[in-house]
Amino acid sequence: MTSPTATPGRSRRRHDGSLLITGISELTTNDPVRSHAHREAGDRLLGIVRDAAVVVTDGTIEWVGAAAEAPDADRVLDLGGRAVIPGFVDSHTHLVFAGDRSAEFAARMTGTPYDGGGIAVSVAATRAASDDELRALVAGRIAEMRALGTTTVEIKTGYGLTVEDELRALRIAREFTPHTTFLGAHVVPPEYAADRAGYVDLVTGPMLDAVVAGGGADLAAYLDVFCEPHSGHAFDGDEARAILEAGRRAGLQLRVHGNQLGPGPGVRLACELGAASVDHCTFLLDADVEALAAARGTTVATLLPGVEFSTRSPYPHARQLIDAGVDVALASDCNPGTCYSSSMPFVIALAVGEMHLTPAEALHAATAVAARSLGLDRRVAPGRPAELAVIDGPSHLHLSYRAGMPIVRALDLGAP
Ligand SMILES: N=CN[C@@H](CCC(=O)O)C(=O)O
Ligand SMILES: [Zn+2]
Repeated sequence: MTSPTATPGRSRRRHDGSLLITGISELTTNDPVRSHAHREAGDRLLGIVRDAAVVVTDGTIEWVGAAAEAPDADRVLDLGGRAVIPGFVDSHTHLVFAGDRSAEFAARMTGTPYDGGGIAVSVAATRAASDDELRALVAGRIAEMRALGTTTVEIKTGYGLTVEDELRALRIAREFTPHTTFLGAHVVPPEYAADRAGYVDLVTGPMLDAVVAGGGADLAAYLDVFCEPHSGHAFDGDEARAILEAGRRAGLQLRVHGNQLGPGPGVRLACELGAASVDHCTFLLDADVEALAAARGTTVATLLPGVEFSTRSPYPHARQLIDAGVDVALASDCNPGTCYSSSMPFVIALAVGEMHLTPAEALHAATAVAARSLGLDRRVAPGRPAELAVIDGPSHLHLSYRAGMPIVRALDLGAP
């Protein structure tokens, strides 16, 4: 591996702003058309091309193949033997929040269980923050994510929980991503503690109406609910069904926080209602796994192992899910309570080390499958957006092999 260098193309026959990225030791394309070249399952899954090159013009991939066969381009970026992967798709985050809950984390590490009660602390801090403060916090978090290879992010609300504060969070989130999710049904806020039904009415009525009137799918592509078996801070199966059905009637697609704190109705409800994703899946019964397997192609099971790490909880049975044919994605769940880390390399290292995914399965889950849960196609192929990340190492194995090292970053394809 040598230092990456950018130089003008040798013959400079083209003047179309094209960029030839070469010196790629291993390219993960996620493209099945590249799979037939491989006997090894991981290489097949990832559509690996070795000694590869990519030509990009105006942010779109134009050509992918062996470096020896690459066409000429305006400029050349020689990565000196590094691996290139599709940028990570972080399909579950709660980036719009203010305040600090590190003391709650410390208490958990000495035995206090997580029950969602701390969400009210973040709600109070977020309501008290100005728009500019929240905007700056989100911008800083997005910059941290890009620095670790994430190029696509979903952002949920859920720390406003009034009509105005939820709309504000959605508008701020929308400045950073089109993949926004309305999570007014995160918890019942303190002012409604004695009137749960009143809060469900607010979410399914005036709050949802305001979201739709404020821009519909342009403001929120999805509606999400934190569903747990007993109505503590979160929403039980009946409440969650009412909220999800209202969201669906309003034209939003669905996502669900399900089976995080114990076995419960969230996973089966998500599958029944055709949600795009059900996230956490920490405590599953066989019937949940069967429902997820039957919902393959519609409902993705998004695992968030940073949460199990940060809450000292058991890890989900990812191997059982994959072996049952379930679509499994990985995401960070970056939030102030259960996982204040947006590091997808960390998530991948946990998935490999603690949940027994192969490195290839973990990378595929953090790119191709997470993308699918957002209705996106994360192949490195002609015509696709050039959302790439580069690893300071010769292969994707280094993501988990060199856990904790800052070796992956989003590839900035701006003009030199
Ligand atoms: N479980 C629900 N929501 C978040 C945690 C929110 C918080 O504790 O602030 C999650 O995905 O884990
Ligand atoms: Zn979450």
